[in-house]
Amino acid sequence: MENSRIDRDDAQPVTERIKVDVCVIGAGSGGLSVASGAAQMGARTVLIEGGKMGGDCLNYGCVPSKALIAAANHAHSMRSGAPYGITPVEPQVDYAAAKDHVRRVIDAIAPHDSQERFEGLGVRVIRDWARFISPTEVQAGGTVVEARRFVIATGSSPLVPPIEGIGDVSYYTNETIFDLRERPEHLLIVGGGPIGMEMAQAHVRLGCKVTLVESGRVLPKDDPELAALVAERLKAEGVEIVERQQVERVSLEGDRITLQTGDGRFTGTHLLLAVGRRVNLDRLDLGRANVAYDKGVTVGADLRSTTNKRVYAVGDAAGGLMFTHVAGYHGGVVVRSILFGLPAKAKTDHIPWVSYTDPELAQVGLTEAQARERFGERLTVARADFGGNDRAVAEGATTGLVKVVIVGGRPVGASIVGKGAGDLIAMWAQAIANRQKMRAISDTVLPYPTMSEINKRAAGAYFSPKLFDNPWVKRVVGVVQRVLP
Ligand SMILES: Cc1cc2nc3c(=O)[nH]c(=O)nc-3n(C[C@H](O)[C@H](O)[C@H](O)COP(=O)(O)OP(=O)(O)OC[C@H]3O[C@@H](n4cnc5c(N)ncnc54)[C@H](O)[C@@H]3O)c2cc1C
Ligand SMILES: NC(=O)c1ccc[n+]([C@@H]2O[C@H](COP(=O)([O-])OP(=O)(O)OC[C@H]3O[C@@H](n4cnc5c(N)ncnc54)[C@H](O)[C@@H]3O)[C@@H](O)[C@H]2O)c1
Repeated sequence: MENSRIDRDDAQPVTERIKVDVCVIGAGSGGLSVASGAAQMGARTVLIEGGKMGGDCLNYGCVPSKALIAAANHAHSMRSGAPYGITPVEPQVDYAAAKDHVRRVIDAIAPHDSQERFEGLGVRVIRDWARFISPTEVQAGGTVVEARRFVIATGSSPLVPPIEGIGDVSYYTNETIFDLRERPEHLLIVGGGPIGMEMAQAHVRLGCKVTLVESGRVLPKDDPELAALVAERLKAEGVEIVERQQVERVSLEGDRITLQTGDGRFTGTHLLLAVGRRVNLDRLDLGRANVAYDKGVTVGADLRSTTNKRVYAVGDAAGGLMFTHVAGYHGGVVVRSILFGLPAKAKTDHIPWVSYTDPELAQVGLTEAQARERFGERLTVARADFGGNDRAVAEGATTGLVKVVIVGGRPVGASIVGKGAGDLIAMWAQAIANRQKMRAISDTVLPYPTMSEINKRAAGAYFSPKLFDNPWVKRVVGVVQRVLP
């Protein structure tokens, strides 16, 4: 398999040999975290990047997608003012200008990830593709880097599934959709994960017809009850969502693209593939370094290769959760281990994620189903509806739910759907990361009227039956009231 946006270059003659403490391969979220931490703490650090500085998040992922979503949300708010007494208007969407906004956002953030900034931090940056030539050496262009430790931070690329006919149609992925400047009349999306769902809503709000085909259920990694609310909203806005149908064939008829599933045919003008990722390992010649890999580099909880202890993997390349904040978290774990020789392990049970649809969908820790499987009867579920929150009522944002799963008085997972879910999940992420009890949430005084009070209401829902339905509490209160003056 080869990376889709680049061609392998042939081995070049060696013109330079250098020896460093840390060699980081890949300047995306994970690699940049390691390189900046290592260099600023005094390690001789080399950072090798074959593509664009900043990796997927900045150039083809989080940043452009959130910028496009922001443009789409403006269009949506112009159409949806009626309940607030604001006359709805159909916005004139200039799709190319929305893409200019996306470009400006990338350009504004790019200096933070730039070669110049990292060189300023003391990192030697090499702009070429890296491959191992031995267990202790990497070559990039004409430079051979010998390092005490290597960090593979090469990220992932869009998976192009072997669907019949896919080679005969032109399709977009996250690497190309943000450069498309003509507004698709009818966008077909294969895949209902976060990329598919975020892009579906953004495009319908920008005035495109959108059909999304998903082989299972949409947002399959999230709580189904909450994911269903997101799907409902997208459908209400006009996205045609087709679930439990696998795309088996793609064909081109004139300028129309047709997706064929077992049960139907769906025709549109443009096609976006959003069916998952594959890790970028092909260029690395891992066999030469004795580094085992499968879906990612095979690592232990310490993010160290199980077969070559000089080598670590972070971010998407480690083959687990694929998020920018996970890549950054991995970076911190690896820096501790490499620079201070401290035992450091990456955990996953406190990692949050958010799909930036409207309503947003956020998760940290276990979903209800996962918690039930693990803890059975020991599990308590506490819920709070957005409809019971005064601020949500004022904002007209009453569609939403906080669901917390609790074991032994501590939250082990929280799922939130609704306006601002991505920010609301922070309280639960903090509680779970620090093994706090539900009291930590219920005892916190929060400003009125804020959406964050919904979290407190969920904590209240956990304690209420214990207080109000408990005959002992009633008895104690009765006795105290009789004896108090
Ligand atoms: C459309 C989209 C939206 C997303 N939105 C979000 C979001 O909102 N929030 C979130 O947390 N996550 C989001 N993600 C996921 C996030 O982008 C990734 O998890 C994150 O970028 C992973 O960082 P990384 O450092 O592991 O890899 P990357 O950012 O992919 O960086 C890897 C770098 O390594 C380079 N490279 C590869 N091979 C070599 C080699 N042999 N030699 C030299 N360089 C090499 C690549 O060119 C690349 O620059 C999104 C992803 C996509 C696709
Ligand atoms: N907001 C965020 O944090 C965010 C946003 C976008 C992406 N990401 C990251 O990027 C990763 C990749 O996103 P993604 O949405 O491409 O992948 P995904 O793996 O999360 O979802 C892909 C979906 O495509 C479906 N699918 C696969 N083959 C199919 C076929 N032939 N026909 C129909 N459906 C098919 C799968 O069932 C799955 O639901 C995410 O898992 C996440 O880690 C994060």
